[in-house]
Amino acid sequence: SPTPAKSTAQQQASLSGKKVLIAYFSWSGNTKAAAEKIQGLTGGDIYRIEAADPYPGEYDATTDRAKQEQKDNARPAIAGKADLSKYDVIMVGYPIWWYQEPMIIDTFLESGDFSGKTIVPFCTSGGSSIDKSIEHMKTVVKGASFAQGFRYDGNDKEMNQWLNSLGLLKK
Ligand SMILES: Cc1cc2nc3c(=O)[nH]c(=O)nc-3n(C[C@H](O)[C@H](O)[C@H](O)COP(=O)(O)O)c2cc1C
Repeated sequence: SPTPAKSTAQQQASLSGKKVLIAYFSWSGNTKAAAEKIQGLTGGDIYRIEAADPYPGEYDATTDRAKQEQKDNARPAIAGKADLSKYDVIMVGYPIWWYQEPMIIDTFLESGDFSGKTIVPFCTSGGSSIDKSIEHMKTVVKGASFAQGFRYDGNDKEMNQWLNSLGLLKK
């Protein structure tokens, strides 16, 4: 007889006790705040992804650059490099830019060895969902599995429930 599919709960319980890195990019601070809350709740390590050529301070100039980078399928360089080797779970946080992840997130996903690791996406946005970004990131990163993603809109209770469902709340 066929093996029953694992329940969502069984799959998600597997992240409990794993070593967690929270890697995030943030232009105006919202995703930074979300990442810091997640750090407090999970006890993971935190790493800020920063552009080697920083984005402008002005909104219009930043949206123009972001749009062009997406059109070009660019991989903007990252300042520095994270050591992913000691982590099993990489939480990847970003603002939604033009309906998907900023291209620098794709640079990050191509800059290290994610094989055998679990990526847990989270975002902030003005209203756009996280779904399109996750579909796109799955085409970029090789050999990793993706856990349930989350869009943080200021609802701490939902954030708590999401982390709890993944087994990531610190004991
Ligand atoms: C370049 C750019 C593009 C954006 N595109 C979108 C978008 O497509 N959909 C959306 O809901 N919000 C969009 N926003 C709003 C941001 O996703 C939102 O303000 C987010 O919380 C910013 O996160 P941060 O403070 O970590 O940079 C955009 C903002 C910028 C600067």
